[in-house]
Amino acid sequence: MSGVLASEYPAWKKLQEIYDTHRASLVLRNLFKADPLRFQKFSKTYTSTDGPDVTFLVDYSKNLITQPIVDTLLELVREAKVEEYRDKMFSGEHINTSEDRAVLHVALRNFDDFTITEEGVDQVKGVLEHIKSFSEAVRSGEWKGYTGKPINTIVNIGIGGSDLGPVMVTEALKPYAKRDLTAHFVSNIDGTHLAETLRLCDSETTLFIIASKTFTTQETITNAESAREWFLGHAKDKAHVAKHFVALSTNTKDVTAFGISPENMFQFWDWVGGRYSLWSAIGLSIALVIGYSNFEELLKGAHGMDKHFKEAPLESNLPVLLAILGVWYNDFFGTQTHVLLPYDQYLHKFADYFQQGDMESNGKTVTKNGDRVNYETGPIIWGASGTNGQHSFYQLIHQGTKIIPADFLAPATTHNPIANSKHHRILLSNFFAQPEALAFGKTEEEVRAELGPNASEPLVKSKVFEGNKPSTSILFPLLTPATLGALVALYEHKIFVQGVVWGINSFDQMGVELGKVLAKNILAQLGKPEDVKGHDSSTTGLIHYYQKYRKE
Ligand SMILES: O=P(O)(O)OC[C@H]1O[C@@H](O)[C@H](O)[C@@H](O)[C@@H]1O
Repeated sequence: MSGVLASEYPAWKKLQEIYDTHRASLVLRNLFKADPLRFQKFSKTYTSTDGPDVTFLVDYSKNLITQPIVDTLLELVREAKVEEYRDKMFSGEHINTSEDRAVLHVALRNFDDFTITEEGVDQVKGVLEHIKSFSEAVRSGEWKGYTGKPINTIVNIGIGGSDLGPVMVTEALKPYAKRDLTAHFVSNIDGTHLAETLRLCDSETTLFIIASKTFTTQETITNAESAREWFLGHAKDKAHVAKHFVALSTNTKDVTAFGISPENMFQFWDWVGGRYSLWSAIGLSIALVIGYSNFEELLKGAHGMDKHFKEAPLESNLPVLLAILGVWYNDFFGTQTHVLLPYDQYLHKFADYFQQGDMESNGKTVTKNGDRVNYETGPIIWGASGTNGQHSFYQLIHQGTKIIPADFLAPATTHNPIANSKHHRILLSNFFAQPEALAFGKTEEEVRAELGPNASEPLVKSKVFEGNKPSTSILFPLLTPATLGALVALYEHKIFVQGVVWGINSFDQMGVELGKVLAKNILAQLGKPEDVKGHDSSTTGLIHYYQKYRKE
């Protein structure tokens, strides 16, 4: 980094001036009235130039922007040297400075297109072949369990990036799934998660996939050990573990010590961040569920977006455009959160996935140089699939005191056109209506005209929608593996751009460490009240209360 805080860039200062002088005039009703071409100006169609056909429309016209604002935000992107940092990422420079690592999830879906030289990149193809042959053997029934039966259940044991990506993608691409292969995902250290899952498993036909980049994560290793104990309780002979346990990891030593042989280990590398790892060996459960060729389509769809991000001019670069909208709201309007609203039941884990993707990447307070920022960094990401949210939290988005920038996503057609697509038409009518209602609201005059002269003042006021709530809409033809790949890569690169603008390291996650260390210390003190030492009175009180009920 140049050592400059984002707030010191000339464009940042200009944006602050624009905000201070023009905030009041940023009224979507007026902006749309004044410019009949606003939609054409502030919407873009993405069409892949590489790999499988992917296309989608991004309409960002319902945002509180004008062309000069977009231009100034792009100036900020240039001043922050986003293009330079993007090229550094693609060339394998160690932009994860605190851990001295390259950031190369793009190399996992590259298929010999860009030249990337970093140790391990030349092994990507081999691991993909391993995923292909293994997933085909399991799916075809050629891979047999210890009693000679084929596998019909997989249990992915992992947490964070070793769980959320596979969960989100296998849910999103269910229409492509092998329906007679059941997939479970166990992440929580709470024994309930594993116990309830094992109740659904038959040891003879279950494959456990131990997914952990480090292979030291307490939750995953504990769950894996308990799963192995359960398995051996049935199978009796340790030799059978080889048929029922595989590992996805960078840590060969600990995988071997666990008892998984190297040929059942799927390798990846330290330049794959956990929250960017679904494209790596961590995607094995995805390949098992949807088949290798669909997994490859997912990767290729993402690669198409990588190409767009790498090559498209900033003015039409979609990750850059989404990123600057976020910076505009987060840093100048002071919005705290960003909501992801996919109108697609299959995407019901999309917001959960990007909670880690965004918040673990950009939830930082110091720049790469160690300076404390004097502006907001990553937003709080949340969301749920439509239309469910409409019947719970949308009230606050429409009429609450906060501005919550929203992304609406929807497929134009559905995999489930039941009742002659009636459901889908209703779903989409909501997808179109909500951003419209948010943007344009309902004025007092409109409410009065509707309620008539006898309506009470409080009733009139309660029915007014101030409107002017910003949103972006993304519409794609159908949720295919390649489209999903492109959408995920779109958001990944958006997060990257924002991290560069804010001058932070989006690729470490030091903030998760302290709690882990304290928990380890407390675990050793849980036995007796007199062992509880070195804590504040609150923590001590809580542990003492627990100890009254502790069993065994
Ligand atoms: O894959 P591993 O090494 O078990 O790590 C799982 C998760 O562990 C968490 O502690 C990290 O914050 C995540 O980034 C990571 O994805």
